[in-house]
Amino acid sequence: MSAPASMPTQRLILASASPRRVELLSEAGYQFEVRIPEVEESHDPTLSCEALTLENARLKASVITHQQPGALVIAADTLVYLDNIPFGKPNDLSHAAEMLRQLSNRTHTVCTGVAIASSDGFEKTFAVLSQVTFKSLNDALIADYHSRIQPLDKAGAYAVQDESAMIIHSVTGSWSNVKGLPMEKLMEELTALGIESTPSGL
Ligand SMILES: Cc1cn([C@H]2C[C@H](O)[C@@H](COP(=O)(O)OP(=O)(O)OP(=O)(O)O)O2)c(=O)[nH]c1=O
Repeated sequence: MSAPASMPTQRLILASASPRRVELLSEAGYQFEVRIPEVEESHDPTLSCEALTLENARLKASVITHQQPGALVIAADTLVYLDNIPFGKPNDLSHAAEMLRQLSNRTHTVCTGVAIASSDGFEKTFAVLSQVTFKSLNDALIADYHSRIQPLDKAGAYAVQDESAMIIHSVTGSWSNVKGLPMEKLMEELTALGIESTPSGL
């Protein structure tokens, strides 16, 4: 089957400093390079979670598409939303503890916006929402949890992938979306673009 004229080249770049995103894409079996986009992320609270995370994902992708003509670039942005208020990465450990106090015993939304783009003007964007319900957390448990994970580089000051039984009651929707990349939808979009993964062991 011949590729459509608009189909971008298959050199794949993940525009991200997030080790979680590298891990997810790599575990899914993709061959890719990593470039770190230096951007000032928007925190505009008037935007919807989809609009804000997509704006940031597009910004991250565009920095790298300009530096890497011809490559297909994936970028993403993850935010935690409680009562429509965005929680990004905490400023310090006391801010991190305060975030978990607010998330305690509640269900919040995790929104990841993804941009797939290339320098020829190709762009595909989508946002995926997951729901996470927290257990009831007291200050001692929050301190114990934060001593076991690194909360400062994670939206909402927690990690679904680390020690999650301590704090999380349930996740509804995509689990990988909470960790930073909605792999189910991303793989569907990459397949549509002719980018295939090679699962390990094959
Ligand atoms: C909610 C949650 C977020 N995170 C992480 C994923 C992202 O790395 C981070 C959200 O910040 P982002 O700004 O989306 O990503 P980043 O700055 O780490 O990396 P880059 O912008 O270069 O791609 O929070 C987890 O690792 N586990 C979780 O459970």
